[in-house]
Order: sequence, then structure tokens, then C-alpha cells
Amino acid sequence: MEIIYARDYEQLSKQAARYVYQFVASRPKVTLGLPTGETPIGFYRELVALHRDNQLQLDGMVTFNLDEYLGLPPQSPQSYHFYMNRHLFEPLGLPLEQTHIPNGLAKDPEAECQRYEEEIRRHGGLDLVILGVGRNGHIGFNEPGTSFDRRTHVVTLAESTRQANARFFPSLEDVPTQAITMGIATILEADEIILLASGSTKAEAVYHLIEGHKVTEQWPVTALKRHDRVTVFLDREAAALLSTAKETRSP
Ligand SMILES: N[C@@H]1[C@@H](O)[C@H](O)[C@@H](COP(=O)(O)O)O[C@@H]1O
Repeated sequence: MEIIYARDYEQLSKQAARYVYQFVASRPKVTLGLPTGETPIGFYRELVALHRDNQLQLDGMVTFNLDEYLGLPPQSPQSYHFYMNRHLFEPLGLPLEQTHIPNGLAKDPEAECQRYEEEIRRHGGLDLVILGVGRNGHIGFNEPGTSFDRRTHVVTLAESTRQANARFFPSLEDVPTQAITMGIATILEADEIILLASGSTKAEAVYHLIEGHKVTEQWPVTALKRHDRVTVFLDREAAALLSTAKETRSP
């Protein structure tokens, strides 16, 4: 596992964007797994800026989002469809046919999960998955206790996750109780994974990933220890509980 220490959120966003930019630019075809949440907003902004200055070839780029709330229409400002259009797809000019997000309004959510998996397979799997992490260590919406063998599936959100994400909704009652998420087995099949963590609320999850001794379903992020091509981008606050951080930080 490689760890890139950033001074702050701005530097983390720039470093991660440069990394992904180069990854995409060096391949004629690339299939990406994409995150949502507050953390990747700066990363998307920087990626769009890099594209503006040095036009990326977008024809071969296909994206699969990690997750979507069940019950939210794509036009809802809290949906991940809306988020992705606003922060990446529209500013980049990425044709929507090249993008995939689970359908939160699917009549049969289990069938939607199957369809999503088949679509990923049809594209030859994921080359690079970019992840954020929840305060309780969730990745995508794989909450603590989820088997690492699961593929795309329907989840019931942890109460703590609903509370953490309530800041994006008018009130806690408006936060959906369920979502569709790419499973950890699907994520671990990607050729490469990067994880972005910013802020002190992520320090405990980061500690379990980097210095914890256990791979445990109680901290879903520790599943990444089983993958041999993982790069973690941390800012100082997210790295605060690591004993190694002090010597290796960039100035
Ligand atoms: N489903 C998303 C996750 O993919 C994301 O990693 C997490 C943390 O988000 P934030 O960056 O806002 O802390 O939020 C949501 O729960």
C-alpha cells in the first residue's frame, strides 16, 4: 500500500487529480469506479481543471459509480446522479452513455444490482476504483458487518451514516434508509484502488486501514489490505492517529 501525505485538503485534491489524470491519459480505454460525498468534490474540480488545460481523450473513458440512494429520483439534488452531473460529467463534457450509476428508482432493486454487475463485467471489469471512506469505515455504502464476498447489493444504511449524511438533506427524516452499493468483492477485483481521506472524522478508519493489524468486516475499509495495488491520499487531520505520518509528511 502506498500512502501519499498531503498538507491539507487542497493539496490532497490536486495530488489525487494528477494521479487519476495520468492514469486515464496513459490508456486508450479506461473503466473507472467513482465515489461521491464531500471529500471528492475538490478532486473532481481539479480533474476538470487538468482536462481544461490539457484535453483528456474521453472517448475511451467509462465510469461506474459506487452507489446510489434507493427512492431518490435522478433530479433530486441529494441523489448521486445529480451530484455526478454537477461535479464531473457536465463540467468534463463526458457523454452520459459512458457513465453508469445504479438506478435508485428501480422497481426491482435486486434485479438492478444484477444488471449493474453484468454491465461492469461487459466492460471487462474496473481498471481503477476511487474511494472515499465513511467515519465508521464504510466504503461505497458497505456498512460494518457486510461480508467482503458481496457484489453489488441493496443495503440498509447505518443510523450513524444517515446522521453523517443528513447535512446534505433538509432533515434527517429525508435521508433514505436504503441504497444500492457496489460490493466489496466487486471493488477488490479492480486492477487498482485509490482512497481519499480528509479530516479528523476519518482518522480512526485510516488508522484501522494502515496501522491496524486486523482485516475485519467491522471496519470495511480494512478489506483494502487484501489488494496489492492501493494508494491512499491523506491530509494531516486524516493521518493524525498514524505513528508513521510525522516523519514522512510532505512539508
Ligand atoms: N456513499 C458515500 C461514500 O462513498 C463516501 O465515502 C462517504 C463519505 O463521504 P464524505 O466525503 O462526505 O465524508 O459518504 C457516503 O456515505
